[in-house]
Amino acid sequence: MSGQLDAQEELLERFLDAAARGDSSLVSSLLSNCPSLLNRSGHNGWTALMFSARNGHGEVTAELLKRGCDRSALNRSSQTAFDVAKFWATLTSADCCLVPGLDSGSGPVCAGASPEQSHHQTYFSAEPLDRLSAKRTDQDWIRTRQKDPRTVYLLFHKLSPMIQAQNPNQDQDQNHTADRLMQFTYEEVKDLLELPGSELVFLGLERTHNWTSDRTLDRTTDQASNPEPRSWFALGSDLEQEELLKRSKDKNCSFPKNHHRDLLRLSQDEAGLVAQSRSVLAWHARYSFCSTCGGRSRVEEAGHKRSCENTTCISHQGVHNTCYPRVDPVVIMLVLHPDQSQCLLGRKKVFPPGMFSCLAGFIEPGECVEAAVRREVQEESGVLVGPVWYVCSQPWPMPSSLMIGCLTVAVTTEINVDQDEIEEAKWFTRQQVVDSLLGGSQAEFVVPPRQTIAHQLLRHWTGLSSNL
Ligand SMILES: NC(=O)C1=CN([C@@H]2O[C@H](COP(=O)(O)OP(=O)(O)OC[C@H]3O[C@@H](n4cnc5c(N)ncnc54)[C@H](OP(=O)(O)O)[C@@H]3O)[C@@H](O)[C@H]2O)C=CC1
Ligand SMILES: [Mg+2]
Ligand SMILES: [Mg+2]
Ligand SMILES: [Mg+2]
Ligand SMILES: [Zn+2]
Repeated sequence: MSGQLDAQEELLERFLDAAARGDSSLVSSLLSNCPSLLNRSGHNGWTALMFSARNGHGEVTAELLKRGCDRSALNRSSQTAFDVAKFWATLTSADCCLVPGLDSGSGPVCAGASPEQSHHQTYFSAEPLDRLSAKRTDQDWIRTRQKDPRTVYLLFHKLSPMIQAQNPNQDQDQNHTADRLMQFTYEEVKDLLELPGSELVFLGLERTHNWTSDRTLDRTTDQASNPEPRSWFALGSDLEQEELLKRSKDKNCSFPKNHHRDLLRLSQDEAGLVAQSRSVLAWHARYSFCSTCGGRSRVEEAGHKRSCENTTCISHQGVHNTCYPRVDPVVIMLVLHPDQSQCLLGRKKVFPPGMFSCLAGFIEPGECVEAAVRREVQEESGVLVGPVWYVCSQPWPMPSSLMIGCLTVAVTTEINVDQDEIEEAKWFTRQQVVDSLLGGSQAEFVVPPRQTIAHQLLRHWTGLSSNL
């Protein structure tokens, strides 16, 4: 028995060694004889993909991915193969597909993106459509697109998109188990377009590469006769929910109520569409009158502008930011201890039990990102910070924040919490963060969901650490 075990361990060692050396023919033949080697790990939880990525062997990496190996596997330092490649700067263009959660080669998110772009792809930030902002003023073109039978309408009720729920017990990392946005045609919604209280927003045109929604096949067969890509619109209606739900033949449809939870269950592409739609529709709902003179305003530019109907209003002169949808910048920062082995996290009263997250706050007028980071950290925790580095950003459509994710290093360590905003703030060790990211039952705290930029900042920090 032990001889058999030794033989298996020896085989695993040969396999991992072949991946580390970039011997793609040996990797292939070992896998053909023993497919179960694919996701097995050796010392410190390192898989073949991690070894291959560590040494920049694009051919082996491609072979392992082709055979469906797990890109999101973590080693004992909580690093994916992508983190490892990033740390050792061995990332090649072939490694774009190492990014966990991306559908290799098929989705707009991955296709054509450089590793650097993919690296910081946050939930809600996918851009599956070409927004074509220059076309928004071309009313004839927009009207033609509206009536095109292939045009897709997403239906919103009180800023909630109609979705088709999938089995919540299934693994949400897989695109095919994500909740789906319901898609409607012009014929199915044209009566709503005429009703007062409806808002229509042109979202854009599909890009020419693959679209990962359930209508992919329709579109492919369609394309020979219809070379122009399909247009997408968001339609907000204030009719009763039941009235709108009747339009769907699918019984499983609903308008989610808990946006902070339910809107995190979409695919990357659909989350990007919701971010754009929801922010613009929320602006229409809250800014229906001119905020300069209080007069009536008129929707223009295919739902992307509101102009005051009062011709003498000063909002018609000079540069005015009242006519366009607003975006509120927010800094969110992972504060590192001066010895860089711990980080500072806080919890708000409204967080689920045990959850701690990065500190965050709205940027104030006349303030730069660095100053906002220093001020918010000091206000909320009493800690003073020095240098600030930008990491990545995330649109957060609740209703229209832009989260600007940063790392910063503290120059003081004593915590003095502002109880109005934060219930508790604590220093956590890197190991505690790794344990929480791994989701073990012994974890000291609960990390925010992987769709949040707070989660990504924590993962970024553990990936940067040199425990490799
Ligand atoms: N994606 C992610 O990972 C995370 C996202 N966030 C989001 O970041 C945003 C900001 O974080 P938060 O800690 O609340 O910010 P702050 O620390 O700045 O505190 C928010 C409070 O400041 C006041 N305030 C000041 N300026 C504004 C403004 N322009 N818009 C709204 N309120 C303002 C409000 O007070 P009052 O209500 O009394 O008027 C508000 O409750 C939130 O929308 C939150 O949802 C936060 C953490 C993680
Ligand atoms: Mg604050
Ligand atoms: Mg805050
Ligand atoms: Mg604030
Ligand atoms: Zn006005």
